Amino acid sequence: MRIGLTGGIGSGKSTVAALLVARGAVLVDTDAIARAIAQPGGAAMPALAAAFGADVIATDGGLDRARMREIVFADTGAKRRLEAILHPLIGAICEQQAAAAEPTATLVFDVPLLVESQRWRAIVDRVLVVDATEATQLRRVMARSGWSADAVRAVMAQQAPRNARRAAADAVIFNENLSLDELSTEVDSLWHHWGSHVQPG
Ligand SMILES: CC(C)(COP(=O)(O)OP(=O)(O)OC[C@H]1O[C@@H](n2cnc3c(N)ncnc32)[C@H](O)[C@@H]1O)[C@@H](O)C(=O)NCCC(=O)NCCS
Ligand SMILES: Nc1ncnc2c1ncn2[C@@H]1O[C@H](COP(=O)(O)OP(=O)(O)OP(=O)(O)O)[C@@H](O)[C@H]1O
Repeated sequence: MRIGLTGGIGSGKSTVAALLVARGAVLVDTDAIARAIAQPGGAAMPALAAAFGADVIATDGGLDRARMREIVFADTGAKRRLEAILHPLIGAICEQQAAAAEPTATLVFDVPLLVESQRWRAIVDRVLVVDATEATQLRRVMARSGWSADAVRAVMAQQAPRNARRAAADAVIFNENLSLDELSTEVDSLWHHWGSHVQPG
């Protein structure tokens, strides 16, 4: 089974992904792939340098992520140019990672933009949305990443609204006022519910 895991920034996708992996799922993490291809020598670096210039290249030759974030979340055209470079590369690596997994594995694709992209909806069997209020998203990302409130808001403004994401969901985990233990219990019940429908390959 292929689960598409999505949610707004700071909703708790990575935390839920880790809980699913602890139960035996195989994770394909698009944020991690995006980071890997924009490291020094990464597959995306020549195209990023050509499209955005030296301004976005860090001293080690990798992508200056904070600079790129400032640029793309203030300019929709720049965001589209970045995505046009990264998404085909990310998609190809996702396919390689999925093909390398055991045929019977439950694959979890952690995709922040799943609802925004027609392509992803067709690739997964189920959509799992991790939801949280905007206030909680803001608080978590500021605490986790040290970003300003404006920086988090700029990203949230470019993502699908919560109701659009929930409307696309086969299941929603409302990760609000939940301890990590309670979140783990939610993931358990979903894992058993969906697991009982999995056909052995
Ligand atoms: C803009 C970049 C350089 C900022 O890097 P930074 O390390 O500061 O943030 P990070 O990658 O950890 O992303 C944090 C969160 O921002 C959100 N986000 C990232 N890219 C996008 C995007 N294109 N549109 C909307 N939200 C996004 C996601 O919720 C993500 O989890 C980076 O996010 C990036 O390369 N984005 C483009 C790739 C992409 O679209 N990734 C989404 C997976 S398909
Ligand atoms: N139920 C919870 N209780 C306490 N902290 C939580 C809970 N869920 C998530 N967090 C914390 O909130 C922060 C954001 O969670 P996480 O990184 O899983 O979100 P994300 O959706 O993957 O974010 P991003 O879109 O930025 O990748 C992390 O520091 C995480 O440990």
